Amino acid sequence: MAKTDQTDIVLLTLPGNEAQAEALATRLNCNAAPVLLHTFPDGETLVTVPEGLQNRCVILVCTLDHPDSKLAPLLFAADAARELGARKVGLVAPYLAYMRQDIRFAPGQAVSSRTFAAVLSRHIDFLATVDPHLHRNHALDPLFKLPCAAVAAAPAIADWIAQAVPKPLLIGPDSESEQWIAAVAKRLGAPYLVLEKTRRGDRDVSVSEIDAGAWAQHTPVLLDDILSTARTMIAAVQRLREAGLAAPICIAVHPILSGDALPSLMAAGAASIVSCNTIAHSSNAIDVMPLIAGALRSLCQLPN
Ligand SMILES: O=P(O)(O)OC[C@H]1O[C@H](OP(=O)(O)OP(=O)(O)O)[C@H](O)[C@@H]1O
Repeated sequence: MAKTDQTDIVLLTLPGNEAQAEALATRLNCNAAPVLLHTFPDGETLVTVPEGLQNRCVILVCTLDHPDSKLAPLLFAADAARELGARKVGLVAPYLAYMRQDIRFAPGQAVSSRTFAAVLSRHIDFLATVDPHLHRNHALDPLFKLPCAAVAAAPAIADWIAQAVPKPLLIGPDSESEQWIAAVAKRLGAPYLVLEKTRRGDRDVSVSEIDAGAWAQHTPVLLDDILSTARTMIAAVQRLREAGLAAPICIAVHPILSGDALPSLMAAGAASIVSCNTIAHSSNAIDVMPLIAGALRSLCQLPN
């Protein structure tokens, strides 16, 4: 199969993803152009993609927090690009939505992750994302019927901690977080603890107690994939403070930070809140775009 020429790629940027798309364009030595959206008085969206897509490998850049309003324009853009001659249409969604609704937790519920993945799979040829929440599915492959790259943010997080945090103690708020905590701790050569979480509702979360024991001289670093209401992180911060540990640095891969999450987490006793730039937010301090660019090089068969 012929290798892809780097200039053959064009990034199409959905609104709100400009910084990420520019960073990727620089890394991939290609152009990024905006997808224009116009909302009609009836609430429908008109999507306009740029000219010159014939025989190009088009990569849409659209993180998928608050996904319901983003999905229709994204699908319209993907189909428009293909109809206007794109040879391939891929998607970079640094945050991939709906992965938490991966089973029917109660009778009658939709298994949204399955439908969401099936819909996207019908419109795109490949997908790159960062640490998708695969608690029970474990991999993207069975969900998405296309080539996928699930980039691990752990190396970037570990590198940030190494230069910013003296004597870190990594703490994960639930068993699901152990995969990220262990990877970051290993790269740092740092100790880690994993708590047990009980979720009773959207904003009703508790975590197990901590035995502060040997850790009084360490800087606690709480790390989780998603920070949405922050109730998980808040419960963990409270346990740390009860145990007499220092105020923790809270790190999230995906800073959704709904509603009052940010001030509530600070009020609970976080020392600071730091995130990866999978979703544009003032807490972004850890750049995962180089890792995504690397994944795109593989997916698009570009030379390193
Ligand atoms: O900021 P919050 O609103 O607390 O949401 C974030 C938490 O939710 C997710 O896990 P979840 O509780 O959905 O559990 P799961 O791993 O069983 O899907 C995620 O891994 C975080 O721990």
